[in-house]
Amino acid sequence: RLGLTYKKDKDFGEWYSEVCVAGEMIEYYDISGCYILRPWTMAIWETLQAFFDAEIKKMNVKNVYFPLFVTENVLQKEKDHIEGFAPEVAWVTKSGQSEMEIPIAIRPTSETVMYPYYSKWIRGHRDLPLKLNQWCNVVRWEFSHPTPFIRSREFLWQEGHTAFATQDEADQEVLEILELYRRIYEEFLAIPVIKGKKSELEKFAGGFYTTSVEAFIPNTGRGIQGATSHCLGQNFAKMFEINFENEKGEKAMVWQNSWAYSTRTIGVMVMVHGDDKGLVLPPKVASVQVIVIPVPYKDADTQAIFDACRSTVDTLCKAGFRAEVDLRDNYSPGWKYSHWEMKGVPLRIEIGPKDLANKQVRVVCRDNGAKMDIPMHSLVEQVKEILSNIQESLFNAAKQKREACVKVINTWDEFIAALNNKKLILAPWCDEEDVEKDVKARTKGEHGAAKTLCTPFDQPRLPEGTLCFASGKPAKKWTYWGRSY
Ligand SMILES: O=C1CCCN[C@@H]1CCCn1cnc2ccccc2c1=O
Repeated sequence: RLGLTYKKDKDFGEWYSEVCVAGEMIEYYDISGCYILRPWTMAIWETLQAFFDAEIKKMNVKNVYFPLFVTENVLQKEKDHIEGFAPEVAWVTKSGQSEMEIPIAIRPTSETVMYPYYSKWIRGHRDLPLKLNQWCNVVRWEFSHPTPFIRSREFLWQEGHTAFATQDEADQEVLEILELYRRIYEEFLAIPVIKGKKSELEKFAGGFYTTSVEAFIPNTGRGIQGATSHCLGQNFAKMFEINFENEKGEKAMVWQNSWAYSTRTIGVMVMVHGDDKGLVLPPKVASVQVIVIPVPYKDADTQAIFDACRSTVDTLCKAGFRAEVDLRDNYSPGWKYSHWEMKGVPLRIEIGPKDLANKQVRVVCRDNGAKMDIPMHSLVEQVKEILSNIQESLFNAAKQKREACVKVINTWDEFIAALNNKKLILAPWCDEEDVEKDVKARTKGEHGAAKTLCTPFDQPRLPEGTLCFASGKPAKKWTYWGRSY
């Protein structure tokens, strides 16, 4: 069948997994929580990777590759790093028929894999800063219901691990990387995100502080962590004895950061932009930006139409666009329209006998369905303009939708009402961890508890005397709260 069975606004969960499969992004695999990433996905991943890799190379970050496997004693090295995560660690216990003496873990993240070697490689201040990154997969054997891209037992990511002589250098890099994550979401995926700091309860337990970019899914009213950039302080330096002799000849511990984004980015894109006709790809990441479809007519000159389609694709490719032609003779134009709409191709060009005669093409935009006739002689400039407008309007539409979901509240009752209305809640908070835990406890339920998402760097004015919505104590900051993935 061609269309989707499920509607986005009616059965979001079913719609999401159907559109990921029908759009040929993934294929389900016979192990729960594992998915096959098909070319339509990998092309997007590679576009984001190309951008981020080039940017971190400008920051003198070097790519490496560390082993997938971690020994138990090394993994257990840091209690509060692993505590809470331990159930998610996957272990190799056998090879062939024989049990292994010591089981070996598959990396869920690579701090414990890498840092013993940071300790070995970093001796003096001239060895700093050490800035390494790896593009790899990680495994976390989660049990909460798996969701393609969003929550999978194996996923692709990059993990950056840097070491500095001073806290200032680390603090600065944390924000530089966070800005790259904002760009990935806002400039490539056309998704608005909020930059902020995680609470003590939500941060990476092994670290010093965590910053993140937070996205929001209006259909479910859930926040989603888009990417994280942690300052680890000297915690791991202490654990793994990563010391150096500073310029005064004193022994000092390094200051470290670690930062990551993953294939989760692609799931957020599907959720935010997809509609009931299928995927909607932002032009910046679409592996096919323009699909050209011939509309032959019974007695019209089909060959001339096909030639016009081919030359249109050539012209667009030479101008730097990612354009393809669908000349398959076993599918009707109508079938092809639905197929490429399902795959979310931003722009369709139809060429029929009338278009040929008038030396024009019919252009159809995937995001809003707009149709235009464009003279062939100005095709390149107009396609450039249209694709740029699509990228911008996708972002603006998502931003408006997200803004409409934000609810500023001051009291507990307003908080609960907003939560039940699937809102992204901005509330004045006393910044006390017990209060945060209490909110979690009081909002426990079938849809999951409310939690802090981040304290935005961009703080609205906090009037003197404003009280915390949950504790009634003097509020210290505005914080985003909500249910989350
Ligand atoms: O986010 C990042 C950025 C990249 C490097 N790692 C940090 C922190 C990872 C936190 N984490 C997340 N899941 C885990 C699962 C099992 C064991 C350990 C962990 C674990 O340490």
